Amino acid sequence: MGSHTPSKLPAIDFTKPELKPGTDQWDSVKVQVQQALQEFGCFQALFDKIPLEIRETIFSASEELFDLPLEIKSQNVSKTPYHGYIGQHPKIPLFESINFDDAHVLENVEAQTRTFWPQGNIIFSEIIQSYAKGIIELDQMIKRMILEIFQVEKYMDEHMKSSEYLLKLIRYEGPRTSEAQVGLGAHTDLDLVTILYQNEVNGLGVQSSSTGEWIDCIPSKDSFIVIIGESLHAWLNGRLKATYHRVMLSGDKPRYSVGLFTVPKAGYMIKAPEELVDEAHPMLYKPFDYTELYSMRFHASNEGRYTESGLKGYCV
Ligand SMILES: O=C(O)CCC(=O)C(=O)O
Ligand SMILES: [Fe+2]
Repeated sequence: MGSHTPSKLPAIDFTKPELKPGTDQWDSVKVQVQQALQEFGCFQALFDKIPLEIRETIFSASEELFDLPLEIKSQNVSKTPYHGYIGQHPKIPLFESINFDDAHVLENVEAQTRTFWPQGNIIFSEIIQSYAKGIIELDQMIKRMILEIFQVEKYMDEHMKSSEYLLKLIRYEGPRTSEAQVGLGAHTDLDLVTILYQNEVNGLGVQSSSTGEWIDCIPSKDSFIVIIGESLHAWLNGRLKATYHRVMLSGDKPRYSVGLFTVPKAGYMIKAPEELVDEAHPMLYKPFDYTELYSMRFHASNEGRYTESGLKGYCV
């Protein structure tokens, strides 16, 4: 008695073939998105446009990549903080990741792939590109729905033109403990929207934006976890909160996940549109360039001045 049933993230069906703006189906899914974002700040999206074969092989491709010797992986450096290979960090020892910029363009993936396999690896590149292409379709539907919810859909084209896509492959080593260990500490993402997909090893938790309760995500092969980032929170002038999330792991199996991060292009100033600013809703954040803020947050975190919300530290 009195026991509390843990909440489950709502699962919203994006698989209907006729899911097009202006249709009844679209409006009904949009209402579910609105409710889920108000209550949890997050939801699972059921989506079948990425062939199951690609969804399965993305994890074996990821395994092939992370199994390469460390000397090869660490050659994949980038001038952009957090891009390229990340691993062996003392604060997150189980975590490794590799980012692919604009991975829906095959030539980009192939060029980056050659830093790992000098002769190229076309099968790997095609899996990454095909996954990225499909998941971007889901991202764009979700973004359009969110803009419609706040009646600012006239900015959709501007959003599309000013955004780029980062595909991040992630591996967490199994900690070989029965007690959960931190894979990635609680944080918000700085981007606009993140869409996560994982292998069968669970561990992702999200914090409900209305109650603060931590909810374990138990997605299926057909579901993707949708998370709101701080840039969208700022652009919407606080109408949606950025979702806190973390990864806790136990057991010995590695957890593989893949995240699509939509990020504003360098030089694009994130500024809430006038429709969302009034006396009752004064502008919460000074306009900012995502890339600048991102690198400030990165350097601050290296100097130990990391604040959980980069925006609160720099843009108020
Ligand atoms: O591995 C996951 O599911 C979460 C990854 C994540 O939160 C991140 O890379 O920002
Ligand atoms: Fe994250």
